[in-house]
Amino acid sequence: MAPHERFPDEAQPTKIAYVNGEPRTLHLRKTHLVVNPGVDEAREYTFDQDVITLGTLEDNDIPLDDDTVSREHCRIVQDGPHTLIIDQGSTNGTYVNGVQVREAYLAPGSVLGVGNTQIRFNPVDEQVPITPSTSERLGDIVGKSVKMREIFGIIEKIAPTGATVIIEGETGTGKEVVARTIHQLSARKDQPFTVFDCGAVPANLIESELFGHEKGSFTGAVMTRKGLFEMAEGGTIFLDELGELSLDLQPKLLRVLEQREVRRVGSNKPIPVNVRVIAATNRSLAEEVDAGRFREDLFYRLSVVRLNLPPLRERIEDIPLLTRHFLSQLGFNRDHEGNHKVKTISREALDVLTDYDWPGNVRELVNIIERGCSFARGDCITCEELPGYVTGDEDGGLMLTPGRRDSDRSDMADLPRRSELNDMPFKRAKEEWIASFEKDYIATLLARHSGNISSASREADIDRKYFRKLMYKHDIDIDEI
Ligand SMILES: Nc1ncnc2c1ncn2[C@@H]1O[C@H](COP(=O)(O)OP(=O)(O)OP(=O)(O)O)[C@@H](O)[C@H]1O
Repeated sequence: MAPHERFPDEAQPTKIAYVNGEPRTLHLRKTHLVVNPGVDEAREYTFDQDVITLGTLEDNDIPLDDDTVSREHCRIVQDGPHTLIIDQGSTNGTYVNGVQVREAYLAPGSVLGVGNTQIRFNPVDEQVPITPSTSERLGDIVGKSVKMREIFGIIEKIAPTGATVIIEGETGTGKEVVARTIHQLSARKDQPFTVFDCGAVPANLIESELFGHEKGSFTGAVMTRKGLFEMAEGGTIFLDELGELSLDLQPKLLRVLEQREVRRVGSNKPIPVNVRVIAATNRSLAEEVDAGRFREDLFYRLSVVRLNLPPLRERIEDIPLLTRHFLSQLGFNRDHEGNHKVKTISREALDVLTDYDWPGNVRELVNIIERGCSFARGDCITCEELPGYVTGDEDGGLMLTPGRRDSDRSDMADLPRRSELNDMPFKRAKEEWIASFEKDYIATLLARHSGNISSASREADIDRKYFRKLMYKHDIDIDEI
């Protein structure tokens, strides 16, 4: 058994069941609690979250109006396939079937004693069939391929639950747009959606960014500051590039997920937080666990629902729809009066786009459409406005960025020679050409901006995250620059 299979899949309470690689059923573990069963005014609750808090304070999930109950009396926690009750140092204690406990596993039908209040516990396993959605759009996501419509089907079901979600997929496949849509379709939609890129912040600052710090807790901490978890209260936090989170910070994130509280750097005081976590990674976290770079318990805790976004090359039928979506929705295709500059794309240009390999996925498609809009002479993008590395036309391939033409070649001394490329198979030549162009372009821009990634990516007019990814891909070390 691989280390990350400590909780085998069948035992996971909330999970997606696959048949022949296709998602078929969503199992949703819910907790059903009846407060004071057997009396007229019994109250019933059903929860789909991992932690349920009980006590007299109003912000508990089950607020209890009972003098014998403490303010934060106890909590019920999902522990893998099991459910655990944990007393929080209450004055009058927590009981399971009449026996006082500090921590105990619950069985279906267990009766909990919390002060004078009795609560009956019952887990419910709801099974919902997953069928591809009939819609070609969900929130901000568009797609007509079966794979994307299956993902829509899953999102529709899991978005309203509190379930933690992990989204896996190559760079630029739409992980953030999926996370944002899950948030929009949840009860948290009016609360903040906060994005944190674990790979973009220096390791020594991540803890204070996420959890906050007390004044004087480290050099430079001139005042007390809330972390993102506190600021995202009631909303969703999207942890991008989670695979980059260092091993020493992983237990701290686990604590937030298990106990729903944070401790600021320099303080021992726990601060309760109510935030849904959605994480994304373009590495396989299961492989990271096997390699010892990612904690198995955190992986398990996070992967309540795992979504795998397919690369664009595996869903080329989405390309025409995505292209039309970008032409109609994105700001780059509007003139100063707000009208669309380009109305359409030619059949031939669409054919070229569907034949291309898409290493940069949907983000690369966005960039190519944007470029097409700025070059288009009329109201239609034709093959002439597509970059040469996409059309396979080498002369066009020299004009890789708007305004940069063959005559600029002197800047590109490191690019492979045309004669060398001509001796290679087409696919390899194309890859070599793009790789050396990207490396040269990124390094040159970084040098011009003295290593400042934000201003270099602004000049390149590409996303900072994508810029950083290209640096990583080509091993460009900022210190050497
Ligand atoms: N299915 C989709 N429908 C509409 N827009 C999409 C879709 N997929 C991606 N996009 C757009 O493509 C761009 C890249 O998507 P996004 O940033 O969500 O990718 P990502 O997987 O999070 O990237 P990274 O791995 O770099 O963090 C964004 O402009 C996004 O709006």
